[in-house]
Amino acid sequence: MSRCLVIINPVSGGGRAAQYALELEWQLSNMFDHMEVKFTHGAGDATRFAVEASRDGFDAVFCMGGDGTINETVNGIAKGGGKAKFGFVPVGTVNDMSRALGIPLAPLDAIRSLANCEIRRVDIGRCNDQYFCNNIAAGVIPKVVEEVTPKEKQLLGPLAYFVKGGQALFTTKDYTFRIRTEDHDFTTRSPLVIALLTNVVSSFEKFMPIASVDDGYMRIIIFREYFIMDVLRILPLILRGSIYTSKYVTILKVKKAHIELLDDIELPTNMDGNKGPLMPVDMEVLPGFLQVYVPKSPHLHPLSETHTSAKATKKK
Ligand SMILES: Nc1ncnc2c1ncn2[C@@H]1O[C@H](COP(=O)(O)OP(=O)(O)OP(=O)(O)O)[C@@H](O)[C@H]1O
Repeated sequence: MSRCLVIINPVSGGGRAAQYALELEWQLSNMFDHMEVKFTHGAGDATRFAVEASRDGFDAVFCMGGDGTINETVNGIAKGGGKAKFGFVPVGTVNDMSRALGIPLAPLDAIRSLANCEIRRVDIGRCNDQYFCNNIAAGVIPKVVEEVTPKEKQLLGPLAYFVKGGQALFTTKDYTFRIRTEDHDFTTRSPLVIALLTNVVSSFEKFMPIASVDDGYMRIIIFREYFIMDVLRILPLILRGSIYTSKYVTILKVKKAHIELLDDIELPTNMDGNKGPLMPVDMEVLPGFLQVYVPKSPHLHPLSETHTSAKATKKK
């Protein structure tokens, strides 16, 4: 008997999730013999629910929420042994994972796409004792982005992050990082360091066009120290998809990295849009760890090489 758990964050995306719950339940009832639905009440619930379901042998865990809920659910699947397959419906503000995986951004379309889906094996990353699907970022921008309020998100959508991030760029400062990877060990000053598994950051789908969710690598992106006027040059490069070849960043393509902060301050990281671990961080890619339901023939990045594996579990 196939079983799935559905985790719904009722506050994601300004509370939009509840209105799609019935549609999602109906869709999943066509795919699984048994389904349970759980609503989160606060931070940590999605992880706890997903751990319990994974350990209990559920075939799949779905969630409906933003990138924060996705991160929590994936943490639960990984901590619960990693066998349960993962599916999600994006109702957040930014929805980087939908963009990276070609899952429709409109919740109803994402739900309906489950009728014609397949399983794709996707890399995730381990960072200290947690897991991430998209990125870990350290610097001024991640710090202020965390301060975006639900009200601002509701009013401005992804623009809320953009406005806060923009403000941060004008007050930005550099930190001293020591970065160690398989091939490097150096100290550098930078306002922003990002460890990225996919092509997307903060809804910029062309941020790292050479990366894909299943290439087995993460990119460490180290922004160089810049003058305030450089901001006006950096933004068009990000929008055009050519920041990664510009003089403003150093990119390391790695499987493991250890990053520590040499300044005598506490610098929190941001992990998939949630508050992440404090520095130092020890990271590694877990290639193909997560089995994700994605639409058949998704809009893959043209440079992506692989995307398919087993068929989705269907009720017989
Ligand atoms: N019932 C709840 N009430 C308040 N917060 C909750 C509840 N359930 C979960 N949370 C917290 O909500 C946080 C944000 O969720 P999520 O990122 O999924 O949505 P979002 O903030 O709307 O989207 P985005 O990250 O794209 O802006 C999560 O970190 C989670 O811990």
